Amino acid sequence: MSGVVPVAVGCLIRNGEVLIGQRLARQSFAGEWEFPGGKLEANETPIEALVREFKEETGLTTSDWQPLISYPWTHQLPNGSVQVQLHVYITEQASGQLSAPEGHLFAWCPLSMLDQRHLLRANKGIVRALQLPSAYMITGGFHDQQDALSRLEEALKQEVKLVQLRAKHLDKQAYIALANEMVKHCHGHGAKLIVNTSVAWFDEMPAVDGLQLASSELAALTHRPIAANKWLGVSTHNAFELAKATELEADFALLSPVKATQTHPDSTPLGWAKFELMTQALPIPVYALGGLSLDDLLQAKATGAQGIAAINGLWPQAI
Ligand SMILES: Nc1nc2c([nH]c(=O)n2[C@@H]2O[C@H](COP(=O)(O)OP(=O)(O)OP(=O)(O)O)[C@@H](O)[C@H]2O)c(=O)[nH]1
Repeated sequence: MSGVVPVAVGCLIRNGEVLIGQRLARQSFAGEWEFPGGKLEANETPIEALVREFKEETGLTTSDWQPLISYPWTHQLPNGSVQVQLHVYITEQASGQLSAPEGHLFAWCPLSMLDQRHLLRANKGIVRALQLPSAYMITGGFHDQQDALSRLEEALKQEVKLVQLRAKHLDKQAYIALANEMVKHCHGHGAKLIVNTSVAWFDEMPAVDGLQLASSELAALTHRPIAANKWLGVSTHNAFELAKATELEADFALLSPVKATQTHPDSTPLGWAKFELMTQALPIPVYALGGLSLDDLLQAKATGAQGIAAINGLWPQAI
């Protein structure tokens, strides 16, 4: 087959769990798990295809589908390769009784357990897009450890669910001590802590949830530097670094600066059009960063971003 095959993929959420189905014996990748959906028929939009596929595969009538992520993927099959464009949507709206007219096995899977299921490899970007929140807070200025923890608590009370500890002025001992305290607060609120440090320090903070890799560290790496059960975020500023993030099997990327920002006054802002162009073919979620706040969230999502990342826009200024 030649050309790119457009595919609609649907994530139906119910009580924090997503519906997954097992691929049939007659299909490629038989036995692996996926989200219901399928190839678009002639003249169908992705949403029309989803409504039809859900009815056919699950018996459910679905509505209110919202875009989650979209990316190309090349599947290697015994008789050659197939390139698909995955148009992924999410909804909580379904009526009717779950059934299996085509013989699929279905399961409701908590989002945090998706990594334990044998899902199609192509679906890792979908899984991360489901698990990651729409706001990623990066720590800004603080006076001492107690002040940092007070500001963090304030942010966690405002429902921040993903935190990056960025504290370039701290030495190794002080940084690790703060990270070890912060992670307890984050976990107490159901949030995750990502550390912005060198790879060398990462192993000394076993409780933290992931590593944010600086763009300056990318050139030296040829493979993913941390275990698969931790999240790897990669900071990028151009197409080359974004491609490197994919090569390193990052879980998500940051692309900056989208707007002018006080923290990096000499950088030229990309703007939303360029952000969209640079990220649309990436198989991982990308946060927009640089001069942004929650007021920019709708614009970010409309541009295909996972959401916004921010220091000034999210880190509490004074307690
Ligand atoms: N339904 C669905 N398809 C997916 C997902 N992820 C993903 O890469 N795909 C790919 O998108 C295509 C969907 O095609 P389909 O469901 O209409 O047909 P199929 O799997 O029987 O086709 P195939 O066996 O020829 O691959 C397949 O190539 C499938 O591997 C997913 O989560 N759900």
